[in-house]
Amino acid sequence: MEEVRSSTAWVVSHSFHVVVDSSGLEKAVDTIEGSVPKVEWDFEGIHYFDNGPLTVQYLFVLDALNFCFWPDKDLSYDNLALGLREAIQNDKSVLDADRLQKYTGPQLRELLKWPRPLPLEDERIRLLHEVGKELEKNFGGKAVNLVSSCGKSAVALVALVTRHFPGFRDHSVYKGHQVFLYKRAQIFASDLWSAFKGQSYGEFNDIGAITIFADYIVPAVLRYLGVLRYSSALASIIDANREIVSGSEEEVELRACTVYAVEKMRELIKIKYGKQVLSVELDLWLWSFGIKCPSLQHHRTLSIYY
Ligand SMILES: Nc1nc2c(c(CN[C@H]3C=C[C@H](O)[C@@H]3O)cn2[C@@H]2O[C@H](COP(=O)(O)O)[C@@H](O)[C@H]2O)c(=O)[nH]1
Repeated sequence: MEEVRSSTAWVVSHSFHVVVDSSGLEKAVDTIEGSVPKVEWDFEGIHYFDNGPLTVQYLFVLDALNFCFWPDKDLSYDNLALGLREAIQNDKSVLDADRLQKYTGPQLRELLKWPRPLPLEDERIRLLHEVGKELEKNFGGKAVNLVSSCGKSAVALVALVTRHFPGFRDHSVYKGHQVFLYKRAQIFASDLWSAFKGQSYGEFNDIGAITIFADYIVPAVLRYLGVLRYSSALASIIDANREIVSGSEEEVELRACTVYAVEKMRELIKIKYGKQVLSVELDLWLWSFGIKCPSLQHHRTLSIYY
């Protein structure tokens, strides 16, 4: 994920609205004494898992739709994970590639037992169709074939996913420079690694290469911890729940500074405490902390990427 690291570092060095506070960062690392509090994947008990290929199909579809829950205050990621789990439990063929290509908005709602239109529902449908079509065309309809062809490399998996599925190409242009974030592609690799406990379809020799997943929860946690500081203009937009346009400098800075800050945390933990930690572990700790604090204000951007 070299392109994610280098392009986000470039944003940090040109950032205006968001600053990575090195003393805040050091304090956060010292508070945990370099040991990332362990959080179990699926601590919520909401995901489908059968230790086989259907779990891979489930996680791929889940991460294809893993974005933008906030416009509906009652909707969260849990509804998606649980809704898809129940749908599979009722009908094992519900995520077959041919069926993915045919869902309509109302059918997806029915599948998730969601009583009203989902945020960005037309985009969710478009992405489901894209996943079904491309899986069928190049991977025999199965996400598991995507994973098997990656030689136990998470980096290769992210590259393959982003090459074949345009909806996963999470990048922006910032001050003329292309910035890569790849949140949903990386979270798919991480979900596999965590769910299968680094074995079978989750065995990746380079899981340490994955960066944090720049969503809207983790930046809010880093701000709360004093790791990120915002300009007063940006702080007032976020605190007033005003929308930030996708691709704006503010949005790219929020996401890029988040990736960079967590990479710096990793480095500092190594230097001060001699421990090698993964961004995936830091992510789960920070994210789970964030969703347990609903009072944390997060930025609001309509986006298919997170
Ligand atoms: N950085 C990061 N962001 C993550 C996740 C996850 C779920 N990961 C699962 C994997 C194992 C665990 O047991 C988790 O269940 C979702 N999100 C993002 O959060 C936002 C949803 O927030 P709210 O509207 O409050 O539900 C939205 O942008 C969504 O894309 C993560 O792990 N890391």
